[in-house]
Amino acid sequence: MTVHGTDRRPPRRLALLGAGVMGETVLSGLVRAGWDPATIVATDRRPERVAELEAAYGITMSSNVDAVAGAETVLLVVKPQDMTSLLGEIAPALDATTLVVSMAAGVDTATLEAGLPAGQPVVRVMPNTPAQVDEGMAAVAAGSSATDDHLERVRDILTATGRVAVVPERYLDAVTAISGSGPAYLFFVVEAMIEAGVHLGLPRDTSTELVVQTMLGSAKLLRESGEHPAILRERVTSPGGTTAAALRELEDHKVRAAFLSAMEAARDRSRDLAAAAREQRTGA
Ligand SMILES: NC(=O)C1=CN([C@@H]2O[C@H](COP(=O)(O)OP(=O)(O)OC[C@H]3O[C@@H](n4cnc5c(N)ncnc54)[C@H](O)[C@@H]3O)[C@@H](O)[C@H]2O)C=CC1
Ligand SMILES: O=C(O)[C@@H]1CCC=N1
Repeated sequence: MTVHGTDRRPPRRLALLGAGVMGETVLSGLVRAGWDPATIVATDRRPERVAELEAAYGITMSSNVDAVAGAETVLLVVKPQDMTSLLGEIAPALDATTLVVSMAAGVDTATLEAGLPAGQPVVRVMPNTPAQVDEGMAAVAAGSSATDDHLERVRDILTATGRVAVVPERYLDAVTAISGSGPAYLFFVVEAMIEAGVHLGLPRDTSTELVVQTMLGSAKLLRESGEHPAILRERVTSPGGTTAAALRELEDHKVRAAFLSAMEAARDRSRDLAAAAREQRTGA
């Protein structure tokens, strides 16, 4: 650990505000990746959550204002609806050089910057929950005052738990619809297939094992082969066989179109959340 002069604060001091599902996902990933818990401070407005996380990770829990004072990086992991008031609370306590990173769906960097002192570096991130098993997919976009070094710092935090893509901010509503919400669609498909297996007479645990391993194996095959999914699907689909019979039903039920509509709805909801945050900010 490098200690500069009389400053005995450990390096990489990170304040994580909002330690719910996604906040704990990031926190646990950093601890797994070897970050010193002494360099991380977290907050949550639910006292029972504070006690749980202190016990689980050995990190220090604090108030929002105390946590951000002197922090190198502040991660905001509250719901979009809670963002405006949180920004108002922490803005006076931030150092000018502190990097503020938001993981909230929708809320754009212009809105974040408007709630913070002029020139505060801001980065917006859309992560996902497979980061809990170090298979996360996160996309990041820089605000107007963030530098390549700031993006590198965020990448360093996120690569602890998976892959990171730097994207133009205009893509982030679509990213939210695809990879941010994506795990939920896949769990939904898994759930439906397990129930179908039970309907066909399989014991539930057998059906679950078949479906989960099939999902995992198919994802691995896609990644490792680099083949287009249509090619891999064709290889499973024997002429006049069982797969063709099943896929015909999925097409008849317009499952492909339903996926398109679902993701348009998620993208639109992300835009609505952005508009609501802008309105909260301007008091409209
Ligand atoms: N859950 C997910 O899969 C993903 C969530 N996100 C984003 O992450 C953010 C958090 O989502 P979740 O973790 O799912 O929600 P959550 O409800 O589990 O966690 C939010 C936490 O923030 C705390 N909180 C609220 N206001 C606070 C304040 N002023 N100070 C301190 N703590 C406060 C709440 O007590 C709660 O524990 C959201 O903005 C969401 O859009 C992004 C990608 C994926
Ligand atoms: O459902 C949500 O709004 C959040 C953002 C992406 C995943 N969960």
